[in-house]
Amino acid sequence: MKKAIDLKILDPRIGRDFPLPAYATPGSAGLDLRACLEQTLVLAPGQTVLIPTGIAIHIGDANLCATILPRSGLGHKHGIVLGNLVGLIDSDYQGPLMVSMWNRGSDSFSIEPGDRIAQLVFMPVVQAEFNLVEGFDSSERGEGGFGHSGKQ
Ligand SMILES: O=c1ccn([C@H]2C[C@H](O)[C@@H](COP(=O)(O)OP(=O)(O)OP(=O)(O)O)O2)c(=O)[nH]1
Ligand SMILES: [Mg+2]
Repeated sequence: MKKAIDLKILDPRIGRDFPLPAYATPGSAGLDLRACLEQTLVLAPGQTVLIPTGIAIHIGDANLCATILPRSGLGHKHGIVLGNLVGLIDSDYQGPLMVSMWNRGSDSFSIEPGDRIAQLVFMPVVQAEFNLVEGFDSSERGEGGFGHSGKQ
């Protein structure tokens, strides 16, 4: 499914020096976000820094959100993940898209201006209207959870 989303360029390097976020292949789910830094940033082990992406989006549809997810290569090979683990972009948010980068590894990691640091994935949202009840219809699982079914 395709959907037009309003996007504002906040940093003039986006679309000039660094490409606009784009799907790398026809089947891509994520659009890579770039670090709009003024200079190289060295992320020390354990450090978390909020990095601007140079863009703002306004989704404007309550049945849609965007998530910011780590790039698997950065996370697996370098321990560079997100300080909030996953970023959630509300449909009414109009501010700058920011990425919280956390170095959970044991080596320093350098991020250059324009580096692709995380990915943006749009997702459908269902807003719940709660129906207050005294009890639930029975289900196979019932209240079992948190590993109650074992490992095998
Ligand atoms: O990685 C992220 C996560 C969030 N946001 C923006 C968009 C989102 O709509 C807004 C608020 O995020 P969230 O609700 O997760 O944070 P909060 O701590 O609950 O802040 P608020 O009180 O503003 O809702 O911040 C980002 O730019 N990057
Ligand atoms: Mg919130």
